Amino acid sequence: MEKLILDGNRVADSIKGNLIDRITELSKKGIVPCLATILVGDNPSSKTYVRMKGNACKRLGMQSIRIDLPADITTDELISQINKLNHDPDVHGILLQHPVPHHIDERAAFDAISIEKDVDGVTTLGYALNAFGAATFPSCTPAAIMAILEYYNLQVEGKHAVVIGRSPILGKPVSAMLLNKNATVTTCHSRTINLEDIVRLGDVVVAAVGKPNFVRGDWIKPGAIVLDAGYNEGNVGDVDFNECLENAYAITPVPAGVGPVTIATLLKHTVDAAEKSLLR
Ligand SMILES: Nc1nc(=O)c2c([nH]1)NC[C@@H]1CN(c3ccc(C(=O)N[C@@H](CCC(=O)O)C(=O)O)cc3)C=[N+]21
Repeated sequence: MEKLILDGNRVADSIKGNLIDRITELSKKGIVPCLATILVGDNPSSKTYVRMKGNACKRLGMQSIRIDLPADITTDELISQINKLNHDPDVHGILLQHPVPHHIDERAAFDAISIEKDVDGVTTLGYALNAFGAATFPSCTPAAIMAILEYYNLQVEGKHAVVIGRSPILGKPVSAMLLNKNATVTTCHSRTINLEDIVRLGDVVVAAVGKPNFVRGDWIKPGAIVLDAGYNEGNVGDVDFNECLENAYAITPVPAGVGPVTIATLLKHTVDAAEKSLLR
């Protein structure tokens, strides 16, 4: 059987291509979709990701506001910044870059983002609505994974999907989204006993652990679909691509897999939010 290397840039281009006319229509009504990104501290890779998000906005003729806050800011100060953006009518989406420094209550900060502007799908309410299959903004990386499956017409219904990782903006929501598409879902994590043997049962494998090249070739069931949501230092995924390519039917590379689709999804959600703001 022919192998499929899932091209994230192609999927991202198709998502972004659909946005151009919508952005033009909005501009006729005097609206420029605007994403505000908040970075706390100066983690170099976080800086890179935030810059990429801002640049992606610019390229499509969208607005972006970047807010850089010192690493020693308090949770309350961060929340008051978020509240300002909540009340700014020119801001349609708010992204607080994860992770924030340890002394900050990240959950409280995420939950300060108003649901209308939660284009990154990080709030407790957004997570819950998404888990119930409601029309809300899901977190961008899980949505990107689903968009790749859809673009390539890869069905998950009835299949066993094994998700490695249970983080609130990746493993948990993608597990719920796969379940909503009628997959049979197993969510593995750091306490899972015999993780490799469980991955071997996966018709679909989603890696979201944050450990470089963690998933090995002999863990992959022949014919499986492998999605690598890892973003480790040096642009290395969670999946050993060359090894896993052997058994996989379809697989995302890193870079140029899930990453660019995540950013395209964020832009799409911001345009969606700008359109919805007109209806209020
Ligand atoms: N609140 C929040 N939301 C996020 O969505 C979020 C976050 N925090 N924290 C960090 C992770 C990481 N992340 C990436 C997005 C795109 C690429 C990406 O496009 N990478 C390129 C390569 C990057 C490069 O060229 O340097 C690629 O895979 O082809 C990577 C990583 C979003 N994240």
